[in-house]
Amino acid sequence: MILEVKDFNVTYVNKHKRVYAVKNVNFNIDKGDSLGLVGESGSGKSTLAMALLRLLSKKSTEISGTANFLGRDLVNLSEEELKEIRWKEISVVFQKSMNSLSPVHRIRTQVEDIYRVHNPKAAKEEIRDRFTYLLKLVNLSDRVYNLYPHELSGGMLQRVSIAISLLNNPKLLIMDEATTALDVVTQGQILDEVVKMEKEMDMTRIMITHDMSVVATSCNKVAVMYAGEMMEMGYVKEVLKNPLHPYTEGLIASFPSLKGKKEKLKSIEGFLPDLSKRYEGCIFAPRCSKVMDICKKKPAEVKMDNGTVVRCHLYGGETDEE
Ligand SMILES: Nc1ncnc2c1ncn2[C@@H]1O[C@H](COP(=O)(O)OP(=O)(O)OP(=O)(O)O)[C@@H](O)[C@H]1O
Repeated sequence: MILEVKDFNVTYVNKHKRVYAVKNVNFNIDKGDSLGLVGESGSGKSTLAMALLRLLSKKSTEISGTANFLGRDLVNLSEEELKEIRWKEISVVFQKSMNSLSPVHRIRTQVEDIYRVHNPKAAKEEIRDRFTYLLKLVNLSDRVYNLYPHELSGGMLQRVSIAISLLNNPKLLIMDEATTALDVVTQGQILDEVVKMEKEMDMTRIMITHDMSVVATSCNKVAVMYAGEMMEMGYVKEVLKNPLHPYTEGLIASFPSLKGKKEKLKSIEGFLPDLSKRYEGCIFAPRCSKVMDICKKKPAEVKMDNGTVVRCHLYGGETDEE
């Protein structure tokens, strides 16, 4: 196991209110897994990833629980220890990562700086060779190495950011909508290459996305979040074929057919609840078409025979009152 997250909570705190953005989340990722993290906008996916990477401001967030990454609890690591881990062991690409490239330095200079954080004595040629390989992977010509960011398009820069995230062979790569803004062909190519490469390098990936087809084609596991809670997690081939939670079912139905058939999209009635309030019972109950009396009590996680873990009274299990 590479990452084991237990009882994980993230709360944004400001003068006027508290926002419970991630609540009691549990999940494990094995080495080599590619986990798609899905859920509608505002369900807490980015907050979860940012909190695991400790990129949220300490002043305005409270984090509790544990996140054991290869024997170290990410929640309690010092800044120094985190620096050791970032880029080299855990790397992240956001949708807007390209904006963090410096406009006044050539790509080459920035790549050299990042590479040398963990390999201070690396020669220029070694770095160039490694990066040229990565540029090819994201479908860019090696001439990009000597250019300035303003000489590239947004999509090209985002591909440079993805290549940079792979520079130090991270053990865990987190992609937060990293390919969303790219055209479908480029996105497909990059994901194919990343999948191939992670097999070679034994890399593990968490992929935050709105796009179920991305999960279907590039992940082996999927975790479904709703209003800060993990509703269902399991193998992609099980969950997409046989979703257990009514929310997962709704989410899958609201995507265009994965086979490309044009069907009218269904949407899930209702809205995400206000996360600054605490709720009793199942958080999805007010929108659920299968709601029952018992849903006034919080469902516990139920582990099914096919490996899926689901939080729903339809599958029995105890209640999990806080
Ligand atoms: N700095 C903040 N202060 C207070 N609340 C916040 C802050 N950032 C995010 N939130 C709230 O936390 C919740 C989870 O947001 P988050 O961005 O993690 O969701 P998401 O699932 O990643 O959404 P999206 O898919 O739109 O990126 C939302 O209700 C959001 O309004």
